[in-house]
Amino acid sequence: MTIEVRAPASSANLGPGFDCVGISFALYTTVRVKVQDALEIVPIGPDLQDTPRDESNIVYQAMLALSEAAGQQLPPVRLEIESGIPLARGLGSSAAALVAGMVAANELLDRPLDTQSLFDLASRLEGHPDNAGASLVGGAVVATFDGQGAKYLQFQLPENLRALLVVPQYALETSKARGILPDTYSRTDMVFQLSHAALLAAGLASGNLAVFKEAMRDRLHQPYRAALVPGLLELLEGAPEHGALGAALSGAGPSVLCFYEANSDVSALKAFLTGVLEQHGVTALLEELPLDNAGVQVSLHPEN
Ligand SMILES: Nc1ncnc2c1ncn2[C@@H]1O[C@H](COP(=O)(O)OP(=O)(O)O)[C@@H](O)[C@H]1O
Ligand SMILES: N[C@@H](CCOP(=O)(O)O)C(=O)O
Repeated sequence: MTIEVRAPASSANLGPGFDCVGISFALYTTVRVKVQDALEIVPIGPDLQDTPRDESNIVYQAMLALSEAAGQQLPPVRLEIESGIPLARGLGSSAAALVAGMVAANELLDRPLDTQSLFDLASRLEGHPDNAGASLVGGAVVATFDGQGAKYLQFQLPENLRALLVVPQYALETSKARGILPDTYSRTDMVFQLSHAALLAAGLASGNLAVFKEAMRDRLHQPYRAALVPGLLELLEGAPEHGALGAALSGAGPSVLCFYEANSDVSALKAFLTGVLEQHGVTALLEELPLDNAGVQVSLHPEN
């Protein structure tokens, strides 16, 4: 029997929802787990060739964390890992890897953890609930997290919402992009942040796309991370003037997320984004990525 688990990519923050708002995308990390006599970890494809083939692999670490939380022993397994999510681009590859590992172990051990416990564990492993939560339950997630447990609401993304992602060729580790943030903020900036995050959550939940341009503005991380992402502020300011509903750094970057309305013409937006990237000497892919409303998926293959 092989257990196959597919966890989607995610975009965290959406501007002001730092560490608390995330959505998921139809790009996937897939893991396949089969019990055998000794542990074997098999990363597949060029993107994963530098990832560990021993117990330190984060997918396996997530499996161990799940078995520990469940109070059960994990049997030795063959673990295959494939990632369609580019690493360290702000698209939640690490969250998807953790979620896939955790859910595969949960399945192997006959589902000792329910969805809330999986959400809590994913948030602890990733350190924040935004992209781990979106990868687990799909759609849009708004969450609080106290370091142990999360309170969250999941809802389906508005039907007429579409996403265009700017995915640069260069990588940016999340730890580096978190290290650049200040420790304190002014009350003025906090009021700005709270009001925009609240408007963003209300806009997502109600499907009112008209507020996104204003609601996706942020003062907590994007102005600081701009030092690590050439052209970021120009992209964010200019995208809504060229047809985007709103734009934000995707997670910790360097990808940029632009929302647009279904059936709208994005050629002017693409031309604008390409022009800014060229000015800054950045090579990037522009990808219209379908949104994912389902979250992690498990399939069982008894014949294998
Ligand atoms: N499928 C995977 N298997 C093993 N390690 C992975 C996998 N996906 C991500 N990682 C690890 O996570 C790192 C990227 O995480 P991070 O810096 O948080 O960026 P992001 O999650 O935005 O892609 C990679 O450099 C790699 O060490
Ligand atoms: N809220 C986190 C999200 C990191 O997402 P990632 O996809 O870049 O790992 C942050 O902004 O640091």
